[in-house]
Amino acid sequence: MNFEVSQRFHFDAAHSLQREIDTVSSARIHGHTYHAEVTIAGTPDAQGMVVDLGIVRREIASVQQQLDHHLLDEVPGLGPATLENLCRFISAQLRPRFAGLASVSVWRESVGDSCRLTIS
Ligand SMILES: Nc1nc2c(c(=O)[nH]1)N=C([C@H](O)[C@H](O)COP(=O)(O)OP(=O)(O)OP(=O)(O)O)CN2
Ligand SMILES: [Zn+2]
Repeated sequence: MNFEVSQRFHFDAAHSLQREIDTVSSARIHGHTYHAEVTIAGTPDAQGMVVDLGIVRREIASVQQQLDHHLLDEVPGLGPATLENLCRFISAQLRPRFAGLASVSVWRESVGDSCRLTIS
């Protein structure tokens, strides 16, 4: 049987963005609270776990530290601080640790937008 387990976390960060619309306000440095969810798929082991979510939380903490209270424009390897690039950045950090990483989602409640990267 295939199961999916998920862990959510959040981070507060600043960014600027070059866009074709809302150019002035987007280009100005401003902040958001970002929410993220990491999903790992698999079959439960003898302990009944796809993966121990405590281990997932430990690995997430190291990604979170690279983003929380940072200016995302300056985070190495992120690129333009879009939801898409945040999903890619988080998945690139976690994929080597979790072979069953199935998806990474990032969203902003205040804006009502979201992005989900599914990993095959
Ligand atoms: N495909 C994408 N499109 C857009 C993204 C994105 O990440 N991927 N991001 C943005 C903007 O960052 C987003 O709309 C937020 O707008 P922003 O100007 O940063 O903030 P607001 O003033 O709209 O929201 P508040 O949080 O209420 O200040 C656009 N497109
Ligand atoms: Zn923004």
